[in-house]
Amino acid sequence: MKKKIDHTDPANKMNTTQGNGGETHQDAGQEVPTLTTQQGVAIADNQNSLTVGSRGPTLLEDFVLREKINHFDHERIPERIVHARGSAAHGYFELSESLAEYTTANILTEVGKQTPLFTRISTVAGSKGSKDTPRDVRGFAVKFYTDQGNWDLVGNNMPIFFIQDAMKFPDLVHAVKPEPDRGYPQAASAHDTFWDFVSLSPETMHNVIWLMSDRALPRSLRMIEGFGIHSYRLINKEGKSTFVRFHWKPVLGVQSTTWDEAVKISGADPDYHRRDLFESINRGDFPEWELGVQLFSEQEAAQFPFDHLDATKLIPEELVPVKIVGKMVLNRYPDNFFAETEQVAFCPSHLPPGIDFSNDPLLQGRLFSYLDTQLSRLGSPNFAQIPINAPKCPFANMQRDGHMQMQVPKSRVAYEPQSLDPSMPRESEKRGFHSYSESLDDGVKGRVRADKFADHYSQPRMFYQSQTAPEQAHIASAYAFELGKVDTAHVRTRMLGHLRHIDEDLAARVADALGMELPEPPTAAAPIQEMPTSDALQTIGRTPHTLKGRQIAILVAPGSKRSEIEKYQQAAKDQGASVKIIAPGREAVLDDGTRIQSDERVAGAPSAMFDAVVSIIMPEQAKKLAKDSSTLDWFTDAYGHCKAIAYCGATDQYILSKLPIEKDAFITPLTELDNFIKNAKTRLWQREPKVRDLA
Ligand code: HEM
Repeated sequence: MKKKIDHTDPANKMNTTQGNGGETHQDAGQEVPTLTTQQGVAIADNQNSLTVGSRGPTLLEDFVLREKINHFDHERIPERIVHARGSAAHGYFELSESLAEYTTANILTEVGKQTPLFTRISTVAGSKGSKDTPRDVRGFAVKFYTDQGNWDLVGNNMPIFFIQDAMKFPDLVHAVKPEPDRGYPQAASAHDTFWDFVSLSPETMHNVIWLMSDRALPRSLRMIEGFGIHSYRLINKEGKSTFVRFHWKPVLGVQSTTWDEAVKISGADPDYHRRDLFESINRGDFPEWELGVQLFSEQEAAQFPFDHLDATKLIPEELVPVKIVGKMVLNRYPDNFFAETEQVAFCPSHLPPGIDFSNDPLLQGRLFSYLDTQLSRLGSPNFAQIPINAPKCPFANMQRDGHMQMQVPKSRVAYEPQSLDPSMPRESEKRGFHSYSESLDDGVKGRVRADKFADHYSQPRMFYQSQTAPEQAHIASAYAFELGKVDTAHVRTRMLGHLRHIDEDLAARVADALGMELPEPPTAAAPIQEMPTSDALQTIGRTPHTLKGRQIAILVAPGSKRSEIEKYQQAAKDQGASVKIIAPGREAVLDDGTRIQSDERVAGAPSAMFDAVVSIIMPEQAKKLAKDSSTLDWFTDAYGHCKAIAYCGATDQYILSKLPIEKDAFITPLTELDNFIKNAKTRLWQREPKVRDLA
């Protein structure tokens, strides 16, 4: 017997009834689509299986139940072997400067043309269900649906890689993933096997120091750089080749969290970056990057003090400037996470005519790996037909059949050359992809690395010496944290030896923090060069002073002044910031009797999640909140993380004055709105030595 439910919940627009067991039934009626099986048969009851009597056994005949459970049982597919956790968005690329002199790829020659794309940004080591804010490299993969076929630029947020040869990739990944006997740690490099491998592989030193830097702790996915890393070739009409390295420059600048923030955020909101991407796109704050290219000839490359085919080397912008040629805008979040973000399959071997590979041995190995892994991840060679992977330009070939074939090819012909069906596709000498005709006559077959790859310390040294003082402190502290998690003494000692080659002061700081002696450095395979420092490698030094893209939290409580809240909300929004209202509960009645909905409860939204904080509360509430440890942490952490704080009298009297907070120029009363807005555009790094004992 079904009883009618009568209340105003929007769910009850459907004809809602209650079944015998109290279960809710919603009927499609006229307005709502009808639920069906995969075969299109309408389902009468989606709550109960078919049984003999109300308490008897279930019948095998119940095809609705069997189909539903069967599909569910197979919902999961293997996660990516690396870069399993990622978020993505649709968007477009628009060219502003033609590279016609260098390439025939239309996407790089037709100024003003918008090419649709899909970009996925990922962590590397963690599983799909891990967190967004581990210390890790971020993958930065872009699929351009060009009118000459798909181009996948599969890069990272660091311009170099850990290893020089694809042969070492499985070892690197096995070393960083959870240790196989114990199954931990998840999404972390701070363990023995990672440091054992890297300390025995000096080629990793450059990427490792980037991993220890603030670059590995992005504030937002909208605030990371992207790099294609390897040298590629651009090929022009005459068949001439120019080497190119691709760069993505975020319009919001590069911004990072501190390690302490990253740790706290990962507990409070493991989806911090994914949520930020989703919310920013939904409010129309579209993430944007400029595309830059470093162009150089074979002859110029021969003069570099390193080998550009070595993926552990960056090309300093001071040596080859980055030329901006267009921009990417991400303006649509995927409709379905699985169908798009999970099923997208990037591959560095997807290139349109006019772009070609270099002989970088890491790149060459990647060209095999991606299609191979995707075959097992997506289960069929037809994964290129999944909508997110299929080109948006016409495509046709003689590939047939296989699991999950979605196309219904017509014609008796599935081969070529043929003379039976003129409608079938043929090759095109003119429009087709031509590999660069490189002369390789003098090669001797063998497993050998180029001598010029042997210099493993000059660039990490350049990187460290290019950083600002707070960044150097963060790097030293990160090494100390990570090596502090390594139980095997000889691994820690070996690493300290490498650090001496990078920078003696860095090595001494880390050794001191670990309470260890400095060992003799290992023998360097090539002389260490003093390279000029490069400001482009900094993060803090280049962080823009702006509120654009940042987020301000306003703490309110019952009785808070609406006029003050709105003043701060408006001022922040005028500067391009977003605002979240934080309160003890999810709703509160303000001084004017109106009710405000908060975005988060203070207990669930530590101040680490925001760029600056404001507190507008009345004395009675301040007294109550002063007894709540999450509220006290909220203020102590905002101070400890060098952020701007705007406070009301009650906050000052009952909370701030009770905490170990030394008032400085970044802590201002509510009356100083303009000062707060100015302060919130940056961080007071000068405060850091007072609040954190960095290595
Ligand atoms: C410059 C060096 C490298 C960069 C920048 C890089 C970047 C990436 C990125 C961004 C992804 C995630 C793509 C996505 O979002 O779906 C990825 C996945 C992957 N990478 Fe790499 N990678 C590098 C080196 C390598 C090497 C040397 C290998 C193997 C020899 C490799 C094998 C893989 C595999 C198997 C996946 C999973 C692909 C999938 O399941 O779709 N990568 N890589």
